[in-house]
Amino acid sequence: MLSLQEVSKTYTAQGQTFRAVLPVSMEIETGGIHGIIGTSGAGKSTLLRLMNLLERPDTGKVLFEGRDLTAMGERELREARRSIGMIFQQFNLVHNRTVHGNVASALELARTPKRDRERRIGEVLEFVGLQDKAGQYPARLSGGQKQRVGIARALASSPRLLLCDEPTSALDPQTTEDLLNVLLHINRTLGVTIVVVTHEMEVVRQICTSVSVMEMGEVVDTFALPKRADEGIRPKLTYREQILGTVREEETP
Ligand SMILES: Nc1ncnc2c1ncn2[C@@H]1O[C@H](COP(=O)(O)OP(=O)(O)OP(=O)(O)O)[C@@H](O)[C@H]1O
Repeated sequence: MLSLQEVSKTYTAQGQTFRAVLPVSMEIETGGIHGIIGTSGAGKSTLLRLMNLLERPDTGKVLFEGRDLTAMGERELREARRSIGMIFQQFNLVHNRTVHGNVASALELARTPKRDRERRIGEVLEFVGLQDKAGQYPARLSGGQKQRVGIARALASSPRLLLCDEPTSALDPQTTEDLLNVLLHINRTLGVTIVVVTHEMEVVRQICTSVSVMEMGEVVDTFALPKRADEGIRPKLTYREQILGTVREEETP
């Protein structure tokens, strides 16, 4: 689905150059949830942003469904990007537009015909369970609800790939659990391939089918995760179950 071929990125700031991503090659297979984990500054977010050319690589190629994004002109790239959604740690919502307006803005950017927009906005807001919040402004929403708006916006143009940059880092454990269930639901019911950048091991354990480990700009390990016994959507855990579950895990040598 997505193939990175020797992509690299160097930043220059105040006369200093910094190699954020050394040449990395990676294949993201269709249908899975691929995690990218590593410590702060390892280059995870940069690598993710190279995947949809939010950041242009200095070297290498990015192939999406066999087409070279790095060789495309602006118009062709905009077209291709409709199939690649993205969500962010700080949600990146438009504050002076309502929930409805935020999703609408994605459809405007994607140049979706006006006649199709309302139906699509209704569908995605229902999917993330926010149909009753359509008229609210982001400031009135909780963190979890804001991220759901981010997801609704990313899903609006029916992407086949969803890139997630630390999607749960700004959320409490219970809301994180809810959000991970939403991502699982997107993967399983809509068949959307997901790439998720995180520094949380638990996120990888709970939803990923494969993972790459990054250190100092390099991918140092990539492996598949065994299929979970509970293939369905995870049951919502109570605070008691989460706390006792964690304690037990830590006590086991
Ligand atoms: N626009 C930029 N200009 C200059 N340096 C940058 C820029 N973006 C990232 N960097 C640097 O590149 C390195 C990798 O950053 P990146 O955000 O990709 O790491 P990360 O693994 O996602 O870390 P974190 O988990 O803290 O977000 C860091 O040292 C960072 O300071």
